[in-house]
Amino acid sequence: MAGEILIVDDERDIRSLISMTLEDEGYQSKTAANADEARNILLSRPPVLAILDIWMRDSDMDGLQLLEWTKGVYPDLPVLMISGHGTIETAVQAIRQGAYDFIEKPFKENRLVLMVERALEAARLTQENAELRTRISEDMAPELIGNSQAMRVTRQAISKIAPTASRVIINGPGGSGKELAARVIHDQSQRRDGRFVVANCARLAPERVDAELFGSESMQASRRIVGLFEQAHEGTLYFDEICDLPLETQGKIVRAVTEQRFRRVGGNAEVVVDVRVISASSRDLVTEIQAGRLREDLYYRLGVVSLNVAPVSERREDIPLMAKHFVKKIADRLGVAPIKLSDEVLAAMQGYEWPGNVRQIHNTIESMLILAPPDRREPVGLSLLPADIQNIPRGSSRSGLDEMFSLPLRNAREDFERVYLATQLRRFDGNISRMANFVGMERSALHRKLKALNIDNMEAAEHAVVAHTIDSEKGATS
Ligand SMILES: Nc1ncnc2c1ncn2[C@@H]1O[C@H](COP(=O)(O)OP(=O)(O)OP(=O)(O)O)[C@@H](O)[C@H]1O
Repeated sequence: MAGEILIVDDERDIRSLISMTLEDEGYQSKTAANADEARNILLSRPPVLAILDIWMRDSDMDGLQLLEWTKGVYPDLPVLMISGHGTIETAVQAIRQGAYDFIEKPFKENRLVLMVERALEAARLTQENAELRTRISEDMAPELIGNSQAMRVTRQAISKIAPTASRVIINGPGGSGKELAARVIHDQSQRRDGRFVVANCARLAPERVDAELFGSESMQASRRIVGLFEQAHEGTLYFDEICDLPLETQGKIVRAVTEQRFRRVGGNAEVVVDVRVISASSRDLVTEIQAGRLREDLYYRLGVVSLNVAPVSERREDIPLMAKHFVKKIADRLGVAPIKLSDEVLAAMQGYEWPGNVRQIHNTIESMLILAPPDRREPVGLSLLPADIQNIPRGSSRSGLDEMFSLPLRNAREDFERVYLATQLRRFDGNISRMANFVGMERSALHRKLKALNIDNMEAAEHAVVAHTIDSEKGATS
């Protein structure tokens, strides 16, 4: 298995007996004769398990103190204590302090192996549970929903990038799915059994950012921090909004990423890690470099491969798929009955701009699920949508109607048809066959109609909808 077992005992014979027994079973081990040596090893690379003798000569800490120190630095590291004759009570005390179990000297080799296996299995389950809880609470099943051309291109790129060890920079507006894309990359890589650790650069306080990333060493256990780089060992570290990091820290990351080693704040020992870095930004990175907010060398180190995630407004046809996906997923999480989304609601959602992208769709669906009436057999109507999303298609707005009433039928009909068809053209992303199907016209007749109304391309359709919106808003305020 990956990782080492640390054996701390002042008796050389016991150290080598344990070490040989474990190595015969396929484990790797490291040994220390006293607490000082043990701390150095623990700080240079966390082991997967520590076995500590309770009584140690020539050591500045006994086993119990070393246990307390170790748990302060690595709270989740499983620890087995070795108790000698007359130290059983102390061993029981050790379990209260967080040791997994203890073994009494002299011990049988197979009993030791059994305990090691159990301790490692328990630690693995604890970690898995914690990760499962995080996933559920963060609502982050690593699956990118959508069938648009843009989403297909993103998914294809991910399937090529994921199995490589390359560092990736993901660019896209806020809420468009950059973190989800990074999770999918991690999930499809050989590191999937390692952790996916998020460094939220905008939220790291500048005075603590180095300690948070690289960890800190202090004689006071309570002030030690295991850094995010170390937490992501054998996994993936995701930098959200990389340009928000102080420039000095960016410089340290260049080295850590290139050499896969660094020093903790206040420490001298080099820590060696194996971490894949994926970074993300919602800003234009070239502009950020020119403005001096992103180091060019960091950009080239991190951006070996770039991946773009398109805004929702460029892949409107994904909206119904995503909306339906969120209905199911969020209803399950909230423990409420799902709702059915009417065609009207889906059309309004497809006509809206979604400045907050997928996150906004997610939140809109969550609010609809909470506000919908208890009887959910019928599809929900427009009234459940926030007002600004309901306003599209705009032809139905009151001021728009008032304006149409002031026109002769022929002009009013033409106005309505133009806005209606332009909205549908945007909704179906210019796909005439699907649009014809929906509006109930022959494909060729629809073509002729669009041409006659001067909206036979996306740009003209966009223009017609925007012009109408402005007219309606003027009407509403006059
Ligand atoms: N294609 C998609 N399919 C399903 N869910 C998605 C998709 N894209 C994004 N989401 C969901 O939308 C929400 C926002 O996505 P995410 O956090 O990945 O966006 P982001 O671009 O990293 O945002 P920010 O820039 O604000 O950090 C999450 O709940 C995510 O699971």
